[in-house]
Amino acid sequence: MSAPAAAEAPQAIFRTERLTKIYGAGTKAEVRALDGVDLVLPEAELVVLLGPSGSGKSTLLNILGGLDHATGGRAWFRDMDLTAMTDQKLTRYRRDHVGFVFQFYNLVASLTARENVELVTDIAADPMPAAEALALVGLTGPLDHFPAQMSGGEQQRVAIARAIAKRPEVLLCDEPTGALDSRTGVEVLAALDAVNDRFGTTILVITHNSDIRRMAHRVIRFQDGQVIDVERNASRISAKEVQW
Ligand SMILES: Nc1ncnc2c1ncn2[C@@H]1O[C@H](COP(=O)(O)OP(=O)(O)OP(=O)(O)O)[C@@H](O)[C@H]1O
Repeated sequence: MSAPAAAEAPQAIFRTERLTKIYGAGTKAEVRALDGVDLVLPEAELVVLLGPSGSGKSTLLNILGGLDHATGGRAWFRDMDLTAMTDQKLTRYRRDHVGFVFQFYNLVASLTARENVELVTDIAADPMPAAEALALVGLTGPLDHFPAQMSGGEQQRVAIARAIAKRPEVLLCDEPTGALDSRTGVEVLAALDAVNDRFGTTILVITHNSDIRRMAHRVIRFQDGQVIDVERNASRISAKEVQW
């Protein structure tokens, strides 16, 4: 009997080998922000990264997103070795493949919701219309409102719409609900879930709300710059069931 077809196994979108980031190497102030991380992340999953403050979550996200360089080990996006890339190539990688969502939405205050998304759709190769990206995150009404006229949850959903409008393969989210109350936080999580479900976008979410782990396909726990546990959820809850 032949072996199961390899094509049926989900492809790894990210892979790391002994990935290391040391700040102040050789000095008294040396910090091992990442200390030999080995990971394989299949595509199309919603992945939650948990761990105490300072355990290395943002450092990993920044290296996978091409915002920062490792000091040792390797990291791949598909077959692209991120750790071997020049800054110029990393910029291109980010532009072509990655969307970012941060805790503070980083919207342009003088532009409307629609215009904030159009900033990206104007320069992307195959963007979705701004209104479509905004509808996907549940924003159909206030497209011509300015950030100051929107709730925190609405602003964060505009930031997600902006990140997904260029149809990235991965969406990297650092504390996307960190500044939100439970009601608006749920709306943001539902938007992320919808993007994962609709487009199969791989989504990595750093959070300090550990209940969000129950929404994830996969949960990665960090401590002291190391991955101490990777767990795949047998079943998942919806965004509105998350406890705050
Ligand atoms: N630019 C820097 N220079 C020196 N040390 C840094 C720098 N950036 C991060 N660190 C250190 O690296 C370690 C990992 O930081 P990182 O931000 O990745 O942790 P984290 O798990 O994301 O924390 P948090 O949950 O608080 O955001 C911490 O000890 C942090 O102080």
